[in-house]
Amino acid sequence: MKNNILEVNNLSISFTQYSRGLDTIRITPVKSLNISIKKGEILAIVGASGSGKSLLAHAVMGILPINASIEGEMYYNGVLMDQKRIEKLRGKEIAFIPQSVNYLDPLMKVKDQVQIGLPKDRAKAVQEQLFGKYGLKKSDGDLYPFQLSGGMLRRVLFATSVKDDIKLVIADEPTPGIHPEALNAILTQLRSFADRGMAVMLITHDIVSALKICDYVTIFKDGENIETAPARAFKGNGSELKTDYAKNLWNSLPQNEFIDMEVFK
Ligand SMILES: Nc1ncnc2c1ncn2[C@@H]1O[C@H](COP(=O)(O)OP(=O)(O)OP(=O)(O)O)[C@@H](O)[C@H]1O
Repeated sequence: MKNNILEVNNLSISFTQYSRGLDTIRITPVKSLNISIKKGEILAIVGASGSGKSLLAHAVMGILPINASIEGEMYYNGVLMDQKRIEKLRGKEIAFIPQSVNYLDPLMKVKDQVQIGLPKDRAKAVQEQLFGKYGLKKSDGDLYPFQLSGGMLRRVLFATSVKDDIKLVIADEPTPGIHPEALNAILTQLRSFADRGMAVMLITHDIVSALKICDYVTIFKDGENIETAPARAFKGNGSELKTDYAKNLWNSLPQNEFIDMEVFK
């Protein structure tokens, strides 16, 4: 518990569904999940589609649908989280970078999107970050989201989500199918969040990229986390890995991809 920004203990998520009008059925896609992330750490969460990665993120953000029920405990900075507390922290100390870039307002200029919710004196500084840290050109600020490329949109999404007071960043699949230059900008940005002391939960199918920046990897299978290992366990000879799933994953990795890793970490 000590030093953990986020700790999730025995989290289960169930949904009640109606079948053929009257019968109710209950499904539990997340079962007894346990994860923790410390200040300055990146935890990569990997696992097949449907293994419960996004549901975990949504539970931490308090944005599960109304037919969901949860069991277990989530602690933020050592204090138990309930819906009321989550809502206070959401967007202020806990940032969520969603999978889809469609959450940006298509009819608002990029430079205006990044300052939503900020006082005037802070807005300018945050705009400057977009053109500094995130590497967009000044002229890009006058564009609307639908005029930007996929990689640029991702960077705007980061800038709108992660403001200075954030302590926990949850990024849900932030690098799908983007150009290597934009990919590197996003990986570098995620690493710099951690280096500035934030805790980062990185949900991804791109384990090769995640291993360039993360500290730990946890593997989800059928709603459970079956193994958590330090990133180095996937980069060496694989002997530290315990489950067949992790060993198979290690086996599938192109080990020569990690040569440039020091660029990031
Ligand atoms: N509102 C809901 N009602 C019922 N089942 C749901 C609901 N939301 C998600 N699920 C189910 O929970 C399971 C886990 O979904 P989740 O989105 O967490 O998967 P994931 O690991 O993030 O997958 P992907 O990598 O494809 O994004 C899936 O089988 C999904 O169908």
